[in-house]
Amino acid sequence: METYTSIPEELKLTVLERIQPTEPEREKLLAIQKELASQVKLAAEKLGVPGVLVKMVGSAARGTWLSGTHDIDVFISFPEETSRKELETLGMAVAKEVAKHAEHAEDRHAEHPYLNIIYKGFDVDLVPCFRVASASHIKSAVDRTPFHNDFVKPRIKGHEDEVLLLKQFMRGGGVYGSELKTQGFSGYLTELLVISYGSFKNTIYAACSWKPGEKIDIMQHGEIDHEEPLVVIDPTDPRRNVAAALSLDKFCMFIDHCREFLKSPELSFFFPASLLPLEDSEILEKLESRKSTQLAVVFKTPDVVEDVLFPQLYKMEQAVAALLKEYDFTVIKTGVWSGNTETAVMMELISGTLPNVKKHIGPPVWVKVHAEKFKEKYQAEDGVFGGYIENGKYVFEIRRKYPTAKGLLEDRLRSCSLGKQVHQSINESFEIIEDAGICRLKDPDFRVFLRKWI
Ligand SMILES: Nc1ccn([C@@H]2O[C@H](COP(=O)(O)OP(=O)(O)OP(=O)(O)O)[C@@H](O)[C@H]2O)c(=O)n1
Ligand SMILES: [Mg+2]
Repeated sequence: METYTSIPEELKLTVLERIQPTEPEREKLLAIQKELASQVKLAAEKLGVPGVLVKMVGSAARGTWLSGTHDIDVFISFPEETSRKELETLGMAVAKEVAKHAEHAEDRHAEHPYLNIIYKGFDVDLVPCFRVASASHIKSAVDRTPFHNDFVKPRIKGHEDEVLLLKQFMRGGGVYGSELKTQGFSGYLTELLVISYGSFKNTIYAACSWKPGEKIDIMQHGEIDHEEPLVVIDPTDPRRNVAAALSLDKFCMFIDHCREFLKSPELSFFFPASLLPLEDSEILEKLESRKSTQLAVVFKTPDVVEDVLFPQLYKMEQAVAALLKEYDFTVIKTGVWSGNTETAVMMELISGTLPNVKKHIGPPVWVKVHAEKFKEKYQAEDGVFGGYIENGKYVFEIRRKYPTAKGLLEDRLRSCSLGKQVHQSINESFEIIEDAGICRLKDPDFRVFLRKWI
């Protein structure tokens, strides 16, 4: 058994002081939730929509929100027999009626449409859903959420602080958030970990020994096949893995964060010092010392939500790496950064240039027909440097088509398999910048990204 330092009570208190919602904050949030609930009821009455019930869900309804975050999830539920079409039209009509009292409203789309509004400074999701009998009978993915609430709320009562600590600790480790950009831990998952292990501390201790394939099945629903690194069977729906969105790297980053924290439990694991943007001179110095090649494909940020954009960027990252590899470039790593106006897919290569000569190995000389054809073809080719026999095979030193990675990308990037909006943006225009050229990107957020990159 490995021994770890214990977590000082004082440290937990210091963290909690900063993340626990204050009493006035709680009262305000509660008041706004009540107000929204009556707005929904009034709207339904006004529009003559029967059978509508309102339910507050998410961390705001469970007392597990981090102080300062202002989001409220309002579920507007309709009887199960409502048709999907009706749910969408009536649900959105009710939501839009409520939005008349809001500062701002925006249509959003998950599996079906919902409305995001800013109401008295709070970020509110108004989500229409079906009122089904159980979470295993859902008609739409969001129908589970009210069941999550019913499961978590009574079990987390009195342990809310443990959830707050864990959420903040995950934030500090860069692993909190189940959006496709982060692929980390969701709020609900954090709550289930605390319910399962009993506390923040126990979760940290347990995670130090996690391995991919770790299973947590609070209600003992029994074995169900899931491939993901962490499998947390949803207590309200045995078919679902609550940790399905968690990537292997975020799973491992969390394990690492826990182990390091227990070696020296400090505040910085919850609140890491913010990284300063790199200055031009620092960039140049680092590039000089690395002696690799930096390439950035820069293009206009497509106007889509992050959950649509990031999967496309991750796909592009893969496609670009495969293309470079196919043409003999050695990729050290790839990454993506996206800002409000510009997006960059980054690559670090061992070298961005290759010699003009490329060794092309043909068939063994004794495979007569193939060998003769091969020889004829390459002998006649323009720019061939020479030919010889090596290990019984014809070898020709031919001219490399793309001696620079930049040239390769300029020529071939558009024909890579890319997601729709990224492809559109790339087709409009893109730029490839190299090495010191990345100093052209001034966005402070990019400069912070660079600090980890180089
Ligand atoms: N990938 C997701 C996202 C959300 N939900 C459900 O929708 C609720 C609200 O989602 P969200 O606001 O993202 O999470 P919170 O639990 O409220 O956590 P946070 O404190 O980060 O807002 C969650 O509690 C959960 O029941 C879910 O099941 N799966
Ligand atoms: Mg929330």
